[in-house]
Amino acid sequence: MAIKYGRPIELREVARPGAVASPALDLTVRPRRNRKAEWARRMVRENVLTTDDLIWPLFLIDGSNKREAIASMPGVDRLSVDQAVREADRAMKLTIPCIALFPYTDPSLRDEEGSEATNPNNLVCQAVRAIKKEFPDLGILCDVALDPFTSHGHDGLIADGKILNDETVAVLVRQALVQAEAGCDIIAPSDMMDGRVAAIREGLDRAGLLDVQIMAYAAKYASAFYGPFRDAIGSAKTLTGDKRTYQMDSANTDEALREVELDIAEGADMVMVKPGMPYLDVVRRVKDTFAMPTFAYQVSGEYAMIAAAANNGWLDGDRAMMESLLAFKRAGADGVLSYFAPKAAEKLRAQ
Ligand SMILES: NCc1[nH]cc(CCC(=O)O)c1CC(=O)O
Ligand SMILES: [Mg+2]
Repeated sequence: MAIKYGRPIELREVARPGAVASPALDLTVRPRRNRKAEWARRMVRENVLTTDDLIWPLFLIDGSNKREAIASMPGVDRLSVDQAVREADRAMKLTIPCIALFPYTDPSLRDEEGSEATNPNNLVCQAVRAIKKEFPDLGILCDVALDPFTSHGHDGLIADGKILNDETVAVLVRQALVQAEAGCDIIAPSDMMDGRVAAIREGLDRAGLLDVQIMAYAAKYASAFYGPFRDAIGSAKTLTGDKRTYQMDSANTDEALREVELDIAEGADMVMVKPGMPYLDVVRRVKDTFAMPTFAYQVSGEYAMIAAAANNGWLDGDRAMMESLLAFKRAGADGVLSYFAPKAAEKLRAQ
């Protein structure tokens, strides 16, 4: 007789009405009972995704009444400021708490130093002012890094082919200040320079911007999944080399904990892991270790994979989208930056 969990499995003949006579297993525990109907599944559901969990990244472009498709991100457009204001309206109606802004910078405005980053009237600052004027209650997050503005596409200043950490941090502080002065609520340094969180916090505090939050891209990996984003902001063609001297090695997770610990000590209010889906183990470790508000970025390449497969009819795009977003909640994330945000919010509100 077969033995399972230390007790014999007895086979019984049970006549079930309408069923083919067959031996029933003598099981005390049948996990499927809790999955027998939708109401029962709802009762035992451990994680839920709500619109509060979503941060919606938008791409900006100069001009007016302009929407420009991004080939590698089907369904995502670059938006002129007036169009971004319309999307902000949509975010409000969908009860998405926060949007994130990323500029496409014309090559003529890019230089070695990324000077446009600190122009108080750059595209990002214009968009922040326009959106805040119409929708003061919508959260706005701004990325801090030089890559949308440098001719070489790197996040920092370079000399002799090397990234200058400390000199870069000084520029990032000025970039954060122009964004915060324009009305940005959350400063999100994505550059991975050492010491930038402390320097930005000090700069903000000194300027009296005590309530401006910092969400640190604390564990950000050198990833192939950023490809479509670099198309979107126009730095794919110009990027020389890779970012492996500042972004993390994808083989590491202990190092992620050390990076996160430093950013918290330096004053980060929230921390982020990026990319998302391939790094859910890191999200879980960070959440369990620090119990901080922890976010994940479902990056452009993750979006592109799902969108491309769906457009080919290879998977059910809506279901894959919702499943991928819920996975972040299961891993312990408090929220997720995702290009699916408006679509997912529409689905959540229709339920
Ligand atoms: N430092 C800029 C930045 N901020 C967010 C992303 C990627 C986002 C995405 O792929 O969706 C990047 C790209 C990079 O580091 O090269
Ligand atoms: Mg760091």
